[in-house]
Amino acid sequence: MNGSSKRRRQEVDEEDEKLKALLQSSDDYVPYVSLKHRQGLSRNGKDAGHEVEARDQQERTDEDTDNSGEPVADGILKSRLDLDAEVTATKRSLLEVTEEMKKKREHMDPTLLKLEAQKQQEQRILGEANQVQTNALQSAVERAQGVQYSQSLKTGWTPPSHVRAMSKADCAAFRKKWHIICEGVDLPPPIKNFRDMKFPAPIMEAMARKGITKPTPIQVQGLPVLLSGRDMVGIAFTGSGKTMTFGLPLVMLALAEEKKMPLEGGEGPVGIILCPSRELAGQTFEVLDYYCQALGRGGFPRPRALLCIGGMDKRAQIDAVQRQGVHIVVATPGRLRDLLHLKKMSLSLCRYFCLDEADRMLDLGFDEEVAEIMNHFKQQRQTLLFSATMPLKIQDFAKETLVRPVLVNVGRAGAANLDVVQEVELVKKDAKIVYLLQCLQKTAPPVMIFCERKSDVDNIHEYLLLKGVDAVAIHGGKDQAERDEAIREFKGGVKDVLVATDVAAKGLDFPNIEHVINFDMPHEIENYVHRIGRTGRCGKTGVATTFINAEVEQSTLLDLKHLLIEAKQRVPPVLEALEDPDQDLTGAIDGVRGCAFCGGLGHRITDCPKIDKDARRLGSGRRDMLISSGGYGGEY
Ligand SMILES: Nc1ncnc2c1ncn2[C@@H]1O[C@H](COP(=O)(O)OP(=O)(O)OP(=O)(O)O)[C@@H](O)[C@H]1O
Repeated sequence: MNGSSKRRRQEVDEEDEKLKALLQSSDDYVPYVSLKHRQGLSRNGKDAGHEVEARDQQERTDEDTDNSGEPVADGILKSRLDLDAEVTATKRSLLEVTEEMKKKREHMDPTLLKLEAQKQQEQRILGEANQVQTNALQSAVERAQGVQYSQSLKTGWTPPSHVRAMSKADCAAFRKKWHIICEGVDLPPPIKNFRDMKFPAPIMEAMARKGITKPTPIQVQGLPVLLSGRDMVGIAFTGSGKTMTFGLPLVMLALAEEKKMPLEGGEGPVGIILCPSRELAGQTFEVLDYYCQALGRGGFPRPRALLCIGGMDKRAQIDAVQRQGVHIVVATPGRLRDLLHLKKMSLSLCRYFCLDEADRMLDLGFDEEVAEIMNHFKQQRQTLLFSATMPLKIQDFAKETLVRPVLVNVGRAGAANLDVVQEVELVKKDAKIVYLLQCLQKTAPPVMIFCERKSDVDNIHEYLLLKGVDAVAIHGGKDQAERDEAIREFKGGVKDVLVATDVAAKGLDFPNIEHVINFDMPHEIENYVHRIGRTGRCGKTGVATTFINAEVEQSTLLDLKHLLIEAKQRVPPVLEALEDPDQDLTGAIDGVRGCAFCGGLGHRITDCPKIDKDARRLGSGRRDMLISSGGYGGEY
């Protein structure tokens, strides 16, 4: 356990002791009521009221901090404040009120008291964390003018009449059958086939050519929501078809705009998709461009899509906009922000804004870049957040910021894909590289190997080449041409093994990966979920092997253990034997399982290592943190 986790644990224990002491001592304890306070109560006048408030304020400040300057148990603080409030409200003596409260507490189970204290502490931490959360999804003008949109955007799309005729109960039953959780007001109905979603024939044919004939659950509900113009938070496991869910409605919007009034040079985009890595942006661009081309070939106006990422020729990107205008921009935040600053692109027509891997995009480091992009919006837009992992703090933030948002959730946010067999092996640090060769024999290629450090990627790559393995490698330190070539060769089946940092963990869709090897366990469990999600995609199965040893932090191992249990995977003895300090708190408290901040199931927010890390980063200044996180203006 790290230093601040210990401190929090100590706080919870101290809190319990103080609570017990308070309950035990109140038999013979007659609380002191100051003369001023009594006069204040008896006079009941305005000035006296102020005095009481001032005294309360002083007590609150005193009680808020213990000797270490740290906040103490909110539970105790609350009970004292409640006490004062009760005395003031009911005009009963302090002794009477204390007696009554004591009686109530005596009947409470100690576990419940602990849970109550935990709940209050969690709410406080989450509240503080949310204050640091950015205003990344509003423009500065909207914030300054207090602009609040109350209506969703209109698109002109409606479901066919037999779908509209479905009752709310029919829709609910349907969602239940498909394991779709859907929250929000006026929920659009789920639609079980692409035909009823009214996609034009060339798009249907293009999908069929890729073997896409029936929508996946996130598409069944997500596509009608987005085609209706609604803001949405989309959560579904890795490889479940999220790209088409947010991509196709944008192609349809682009088509509608082009039909209404063709774009001219310098105009557009009408929609943006932001991605955390250049490789993911490239892949998403290819998917959208494929459907745009299909429309063109099928006799429809062809929407124009542009890939806008760092490491590519900026001039060519500017020319594409200036020449004919572009409908769709798929971008990493750094390059898009540059073009907007240079006034080479404008968001005055843009009304569709999607963050893919949204939790990552709203994380420290990216959030400021996203916020800068938002400042260029001139009008309301449809906002979409998509990811397989979406901690509660982001969901809460989205609910507050988006306009009449619909949350579509398939499986628990942050759950591992059940089509992946997860194997965890204890491998000593020095034995890892040799064992890696053996591990590669587990399945046929293609195989992906993930490491935290770029230097490890380089070392493993070199070692595998020496051993005659056809391997390529990517990380943020390689130039774009090398990165592109590695991806092309691996995707095309020319190379058997790709060694990578987390730059390749999120969203990349390589066909038929058989095996993912985690040479080390990532610090954040979300990254583990994304890494192993490169296999077992869209109904296929795969294997993931993860090396662990004494170097891995206990809270990360506990998260892993609970993730394995949830996915009904074998838990190795070394994880089984782990002492679980939060065992009695790992169930849901107020409906929240695990950590509300990072989504890990093995700890509560009170022990979250990511909060500590973020706090340290904020302490050292956001700019420093951005620079040390690797350049590229925020992208990997
Ligand atoms: N309805 C469908 N039927 C069959 N295959 C599909 C369908 N929808 C998408 N696919 C395919 O499934 C694969 C995974 O889709 P996609 O990359 O969109 O997953 P994802 O949910 O975005 O995953 P990740 O969380 O890793 O980003 C792609 O190859 C895609 O073409």
